[in-house]
Amino acid sequence: MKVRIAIPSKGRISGPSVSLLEKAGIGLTDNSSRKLFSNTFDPEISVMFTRAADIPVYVADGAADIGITGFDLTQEKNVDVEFLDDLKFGATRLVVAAPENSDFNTVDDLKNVKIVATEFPHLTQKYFEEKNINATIMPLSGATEVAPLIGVADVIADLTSTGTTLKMNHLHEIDTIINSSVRLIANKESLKTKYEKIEAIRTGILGVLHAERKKLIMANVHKSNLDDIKSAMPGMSGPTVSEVYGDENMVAVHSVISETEVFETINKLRKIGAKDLLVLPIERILENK
Ligand SMILES: Nc1ncnc2c1ncn2[C@@H]1O[C@H](COP(=O)(O)OP(=O)(O)OP(=O)(O)O)[C@@H](O)[C@H]1O
Ligand SMILES: O=P(O)(O)OC[C@H]1O[C@H](OP(=O)(O)OP(=O)(O)O)[C@H](O)[C@@H]1O
Ligand SMILES: [Mg+2]
Repeated sequence: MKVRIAIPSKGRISGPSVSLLEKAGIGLTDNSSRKLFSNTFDPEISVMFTRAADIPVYVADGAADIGITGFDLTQEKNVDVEFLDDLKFGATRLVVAAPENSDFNTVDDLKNVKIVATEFPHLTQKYFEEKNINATIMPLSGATEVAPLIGVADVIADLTSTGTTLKMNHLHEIDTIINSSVRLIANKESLKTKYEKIEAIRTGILGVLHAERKKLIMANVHKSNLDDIKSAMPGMSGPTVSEVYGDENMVAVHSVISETEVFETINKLRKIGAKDLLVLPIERILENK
């Protein structure tokens, strides 16, 4: 049964989405920038490239079975989809921001807002309605930061992550409307009819996320040092020990450790007399069922 995945065709979450699929073993056979569809290494999985903002709607309608897009966009479109996993990239916040030297400094000041410019009219309307503020929403399709500067809006509701864009445009943050990161979403019906295939894709993707910031460390050590080695090597379930052919006094050990522990572990292993040390990247870690 064929599964179609919708991924962003451009913008900052497009590249990471393609690379996540590739690392999960679902490499694209045709990734030229103008293509709307691509097959993958798996004949039962195809990819559809669309605007990130349209992915929630395509997945809700079943035009795609699953999709990779921002949580913010799923909430803006207010769609009925299944949220499978937080893919831990594209972390951002939709915030209300005002010019630095304006009368809008605190959440309380927002009651005087007349016009809000935003690419997120639905979420912004909801936010102001919940606060009983009768503001007019001005929908824009980009560069909202300019609206207060040219006098067409009092405040804006826009995405921020590092805060650089707000600062550059002399705007300051007043409140957060919603926190977002990139999610794997699924069509509710597809999740029932294509459950196994969708689960297999999830397993591949989660394997990549688990492997992030992890390294495989390998070394040869003298058998008499094995106890010390065990305590020096934090592993998923302790180090794996195997025979070294041609030298019965030596054993090979390997273990998965966090990137942050590599430096310390190598130093400890060297002190214990470990030889032929290797630190290797890991592509995927698949959980035991
Ligand atoms: N500054 C940011 N930091 C982290 N994630 C962000 C940031 N800006 C946007 N995102 C995430 O990426 C999604 C898509 O935004 P992006 O600006 O890349 O695409 P877009 O605006 O649809 O593209 P374009 O306007 O170029 O067609 C957002 O909805 C949000 O989830
Ligand atoms: O807090 P910062 O790290 O500065 O990020 C915020 C900016 O990122 C997004 O735009 P993007 O860079 O995706 O460009 P776009 O306006 O073309 O969509 C968003 O619309 C902000 O303008
Ligand atoms: Mg953008």
